Amino acid sequence: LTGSAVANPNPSNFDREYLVPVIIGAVTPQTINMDLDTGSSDLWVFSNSTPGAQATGHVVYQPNTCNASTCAKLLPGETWSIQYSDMSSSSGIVYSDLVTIGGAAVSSQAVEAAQIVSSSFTTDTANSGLLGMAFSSLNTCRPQQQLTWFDNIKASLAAEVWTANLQKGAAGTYNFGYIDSTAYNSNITYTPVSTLRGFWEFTFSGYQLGSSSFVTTDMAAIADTGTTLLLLPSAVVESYWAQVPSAHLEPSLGAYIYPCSATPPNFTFGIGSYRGVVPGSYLAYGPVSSQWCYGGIQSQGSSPFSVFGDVLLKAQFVVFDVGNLRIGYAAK
Ligand SMILES: CC[C@H](C)[C@H](NC(=O)C[C@H](O)[C@H](CC1CCCCC1)NC(=O)CCNC(=O)[C@H](Cc1ccccc1)NC(=O)N1CCC(N)CC1)C(=O)NCc1cnc(C)nc1N
Repeated sequence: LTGSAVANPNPSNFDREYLVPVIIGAVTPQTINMDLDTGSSDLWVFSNSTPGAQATGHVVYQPNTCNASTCAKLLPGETWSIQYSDMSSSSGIVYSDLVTIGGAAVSSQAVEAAQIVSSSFTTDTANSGLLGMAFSSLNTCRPQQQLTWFDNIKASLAAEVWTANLQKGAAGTYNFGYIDSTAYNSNITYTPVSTLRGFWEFTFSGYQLGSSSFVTTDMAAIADTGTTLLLLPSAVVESYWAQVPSAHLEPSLGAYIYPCSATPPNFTFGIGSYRGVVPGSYLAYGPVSSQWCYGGIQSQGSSPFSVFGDVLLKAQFVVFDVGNLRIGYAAK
């Protein structure tokens, strides 16, 4: 078994997130556009349990709890509640239902129906749910923690692996169960993943800012499709933006902005001897005013790891190798 699904960038805001069509339900299938998120492990959707005012503009999951074995089933007493690093949150109840992504189906997937969503979810009408693809240890369902869609399907797949091939301003692909050797143009460099914190966490071997020399130093990072930007230690971020005249940390935003007339320098990361290059044009996030633009590289703050978010991931072919607990990067 393999699967392949399109990854659509949210068109209205600078690839802020990438959405995947997910089909939920057997008796009355519904296609729901969801944000595939390697930074969390809950599969949750707007639903008929979400108050109308919070669900306006969203596709809502309507579980068909009929009597046949193929119907949705409420999991009695199960609830979930999640907080994200951008301060958004959601919570609700849990059904078991058929969930198909790119042709690959899980018959009894925990589908978490939202009863409450915070305001930033309501306003992001392109996104009607999150598809958690971190490790199941982070799933918030209680009293019985639930498995991610990938953990449920992996034994049926040709290989316990999936890949992300995100594009800048264009549709990309998530493939499940196989590696498309035509999708990248070099060898894949793998490095071990630590699941201790439940994320796709790995060590990178250093970085290069623009045309400066490569800085060799082991650093911790997570690969997070659910974070838009590339978050690095504040000292590195300061050095990076020092290369762009007039770029500065804007206190009111808590973020670096730079003159839109400038093109930011490239960012290169190391994995062993592999060098992954993020073109400067990928690090131009978007305008905050007529002349100032929001930087694609920002501080990781007090986080103990950097966050390789979409601005970096879209420049690479990324292999999430669950079977071997490793992550792979290749140029494309
Ligand atoms: C089971 C929880 C689960 C593991 C959870 N995982 C995450 O938060 C990471 C996950 O990938 C989630 C998934 C999101 C959630 C919101 C909807 C879209 C998907 N990612 C995030 O929270 C970061 C998403 N937000 C973003 O990436 C936004 C998008 C944006 C871009 C440009 C301009 C403005 C906004 N970026 C920012 O907020 N930034 C701009 C501001 C800058 N100073 C930092 C970066 C977690 O760590 N929670 C712990 C947690 C709780 N509370 C807090 C406060 N921090 C936490 N880390």
